[in-house]
Amino acid sequence: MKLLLLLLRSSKKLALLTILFGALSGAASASLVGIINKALNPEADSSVTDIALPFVGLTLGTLFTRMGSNFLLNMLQQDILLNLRLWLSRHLLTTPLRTMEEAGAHRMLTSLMQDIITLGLGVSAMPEVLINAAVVLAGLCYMAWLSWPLFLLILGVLVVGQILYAVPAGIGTRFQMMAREQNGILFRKFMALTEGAKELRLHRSRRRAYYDEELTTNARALRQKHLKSENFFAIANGLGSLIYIAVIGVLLLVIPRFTTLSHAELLGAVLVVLYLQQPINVVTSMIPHVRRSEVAISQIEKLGAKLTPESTLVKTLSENLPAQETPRDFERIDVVGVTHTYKNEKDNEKFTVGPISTSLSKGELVFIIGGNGSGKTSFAKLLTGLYMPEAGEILVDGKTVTTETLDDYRQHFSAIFFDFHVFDRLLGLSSPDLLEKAAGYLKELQIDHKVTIGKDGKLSTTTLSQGQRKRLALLAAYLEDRPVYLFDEWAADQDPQFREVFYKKILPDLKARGKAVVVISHDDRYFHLGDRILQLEFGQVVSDARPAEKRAVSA
Ligand SMILES: Nc1ncnc2c1ncn2[C@@H]1O[C@H](COP(=O)(O)OP(=O)(O)OP(=O)(O)O)[C@@H](O)[C@H]1O
Repeated sequence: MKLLLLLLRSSKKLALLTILFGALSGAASASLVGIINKALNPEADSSVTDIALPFVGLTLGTLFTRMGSNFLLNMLQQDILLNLRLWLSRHLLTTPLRTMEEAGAHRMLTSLMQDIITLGLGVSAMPEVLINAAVVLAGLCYMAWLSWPLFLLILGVLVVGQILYAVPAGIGTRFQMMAREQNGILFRKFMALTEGAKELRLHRSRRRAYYDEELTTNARALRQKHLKSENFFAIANGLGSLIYIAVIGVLLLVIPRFTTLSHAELLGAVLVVLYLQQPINVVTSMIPHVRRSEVAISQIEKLGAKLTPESTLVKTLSENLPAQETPRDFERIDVVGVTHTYKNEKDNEKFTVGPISTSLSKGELVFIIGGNGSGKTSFAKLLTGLYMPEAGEILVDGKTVTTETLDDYRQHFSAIFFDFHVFDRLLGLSSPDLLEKAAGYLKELQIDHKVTIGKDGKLSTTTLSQGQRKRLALLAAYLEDRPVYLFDEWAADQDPQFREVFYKKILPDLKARGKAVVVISHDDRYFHLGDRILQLEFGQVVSDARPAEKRAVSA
């Protein structure tokens, strides 16, 4: 039902046209039974042309309407898949970062990859389901025209058949839901196969334990659930078909003894039952695909509901944006009592960053320091607007950042987090001298011998060492030319020489250009270069001072 609604919702016109073609095909096909019945009936006085012409006409009619319905449904199917992929992509692009982190990458990837493919299979089963359902319907109409009592008998049998089918099929669907959940777990294990490739290769016992305890156990559990689901559907199909054999037996052996129905009526009924068996089998055998795709729709919907988009972000994907945004300027950003709490549902643990109050001025270089897990990155996410503060506020030149202006506020920042990503093309940048500037920066960052940039802004490669990739990320940040730069342990992967360049040349240059620069760092050799040092411990600011003042306090 969900699938049918989805078809109707995505394009009513196409869906109705498809159903119309399917129904015509069904009617033509059922009329063929009438012709065949007429031809088989010795009492009917019909000439060859009475039979042959309609027979050929109906055969061609069945062929073309079926093909038409299939063509339309193919188009509908591809439209639905396209829309779904884009819908899910839009959700993933516009959901708050924290929601995305909570939902988990594996769940999103399973939905993007698997659910949409499963849904596609269900949609592609729909033409057959619809056409064959139309054949069944038309066959029943013919039966009703032939003989009311026999029509009621066959209808009754169909209802019993459906009930016999529905009970095991319902159990099969439940196992399918469980299999889908299990598949998500297995997908996560597969992801660890690539993410933990080095650790798994270096340690033999770990590799063995991962294979036995994680992969094999979960893959077996998945097999078991799929098997149970398919077996219940097999039972459902078996019981469903059995009923037709039984009804033919009743029609041939029982009915003639107790009724005065004519030979032609009985022959017609047997023909209809035999003729309907195949389309009904097609419909029932397709139902697992349809059910599976309904499970996929539920999962996609569930994920979509979880990934509630930030309302202001949605329109940024459709409204016109300038090719190159004008750089924003500011004098001072004030952070007043902002907090963020991570809640770990499993063990009910909480970690709160803040309340933090501090400020950042144009042309200022601030180091954020503190032990591991003290909340530096979390604070950086609050500062850059990636996390909306749960309490407190951020002000730009005295103006409070609200949910409506949050995305505008983010456009002040170019940030390179420790888990940064480098896109293989310069995206969203279009100044006339972009390529020229990029080539200059590549040279300055000493990676011009490794990477070149094509006319379309495509980077020749991004498969570089971690330190080199960080330099590429810095190249993108340079080209963005935003008023605030944030570096999260950027220099940790640089060689000592380039680390020196970073702290003694790159940072002062940015500062001299009026940029505000925030650097999360453990390199205490360079802290004296900053204007201020903000120290965090356990999510709280323990000191916010000039380097000289800080040294005096430490001494
Ligand atoms: N995605 C997350 N989900 C749940 N808790 C998190 C998450 N990220 C961070 N935390 C919690 O917040 C705390 C601070 O993490 P954060 O990454 O901000 O620290 P950090 O100071 O940047 O650490 P490091 O120097 O190791 O990078 C962690 O100890 C952890 O309890």
